[in-house]
Amino acid sequence: MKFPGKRKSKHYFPVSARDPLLRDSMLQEMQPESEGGASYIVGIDQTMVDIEARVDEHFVARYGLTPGESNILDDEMSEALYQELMLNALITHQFAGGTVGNTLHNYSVLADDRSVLLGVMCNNVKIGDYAYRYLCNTSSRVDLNFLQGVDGAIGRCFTLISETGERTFAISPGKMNGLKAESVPEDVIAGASALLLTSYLLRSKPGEPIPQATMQAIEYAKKYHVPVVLTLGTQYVIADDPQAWRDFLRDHVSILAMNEDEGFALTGLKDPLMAADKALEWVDLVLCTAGPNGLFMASYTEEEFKRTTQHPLLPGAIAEFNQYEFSRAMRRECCEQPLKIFSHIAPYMGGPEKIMNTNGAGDGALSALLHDIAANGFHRTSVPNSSKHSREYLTYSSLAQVCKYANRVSYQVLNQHSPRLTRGLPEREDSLEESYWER
Ligand SMILES: Nc1ncnc2c1ncn2[C@@H]1O[C@H](COP(=O)(O)OP(=O)(O)OP(=O)(O)O)[C@@H](O)[C@H]1O
Ligand SMILES: O=c1[nH]cnc2c1ncn2[C@@H]1O[C@H](CO)[C@@H](O)[C@H]1O
Repeated sequence: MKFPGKRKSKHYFPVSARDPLLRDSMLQEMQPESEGGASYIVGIDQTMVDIEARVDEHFVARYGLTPGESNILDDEMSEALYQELMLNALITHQFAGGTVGNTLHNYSVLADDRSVLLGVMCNNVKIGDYAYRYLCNTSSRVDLNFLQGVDGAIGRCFTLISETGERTFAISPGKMNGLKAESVPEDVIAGASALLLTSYLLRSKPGEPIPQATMQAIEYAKKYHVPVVLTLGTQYVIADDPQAWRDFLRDHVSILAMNEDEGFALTGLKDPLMAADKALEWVDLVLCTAGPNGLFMASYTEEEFKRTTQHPLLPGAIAEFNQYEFSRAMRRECCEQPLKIFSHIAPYMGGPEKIMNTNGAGDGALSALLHDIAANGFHRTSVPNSSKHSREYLTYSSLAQVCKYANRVSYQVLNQHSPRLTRGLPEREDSLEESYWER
């Protein structure tokens, strides 16, 4: 496990506040005793490849697709759409996709550590086909040993970019919803630092088993007190029935990731800070990305152990909302006196000079948050008597620090074409204070 943000160990084990039981040498050697004790993230996805194409303004309408939405196609439409893209040579890129697959891949690249992907894979993979491409474009640190075999194709996600830059997904599902509840391994969920899900998993045709597999995974996560993380798909998936999603969050989820449009669909509140605040009624920790306005985080901490920020206090619908952003996030139920904490950060360096592709920038931010959560699990197993674990925290770092890291990872994704990171963050930032953070 590399520590999040590639900060030097002193950032993670501050010299002045170091636990007296620890010595430098112990920190250097700190490794989990076995793979079984190691910290990892598990997630479920609809296995799919992204097929990206540039299309004219009428294309999306001609196929009856909702712009900006992730639309589901039937077989006939998929074939027609694919043929048109091929005939006119409109396809620009093809890479492994899926919102959870992307996030786990990015987590594994950042942490240089294991994650476990649950989903389907073709029993019969041929060199060059989509399944093969998916496997080739996934980090070797993502454990694919628990995938369930299916006879048929994985999903295809036509990512249609219009002349105005708007992105519309058109999904050809194949057998991507074929994951069965019995293919969800209880012990893998039990040992995880978090279970990652997406709202897309709950939309499928009647009779397809993936929603039951998802509910089975949630049941195991609850049994072993593993935090359930939900990333909202698109605003349209939520807008179909916002109340059902609020109930779902309240009953099953502790960490919510969304962008401001999804936040609006969920809460009816346009301001991402207010949407995040509202969502704390149902969950313990919220990550809300807001495109060029950066990102917000919201959570709870123990009133007695709140830490005051050293950053300027920020104005907003909640005055000076970032006052306690130097506190670490906790589940509300673990606090004797829960205090809400909020943080915000503007895009790293104001955003890249040229954005290659915004696809997956939010997933990138979430992978950074997951890295911080897994680092907490790693540290807890390695140094259980550290004062850092005298209370049950969700994150290793303060909310403000997680914001910085998440934001930095989003920037990296915006700077490249694929939503999947090709490498970790640059080594030069080993001490992040030297570059951006102190400015
Ligand atoms: N136009 C932009 N300029 C600067 N930074 C941006 C811009 N768009 C996105 N970002 C950065 O990327 C982060 C995530 O962006 P965004 O809110 O667009 O994610 P998203 O809509 O969830 O993306 P996806 O669903 O594709 O993963 C933002 O918090 C910000 O740091
Ligand atoms: O229905 C879906 N299920 C799972 N992932 C999806 C779906 N629609 C789009 N994406 C994925 O979302 C990523 C960007 O966040 C894209 O890479 C795309 O593969």
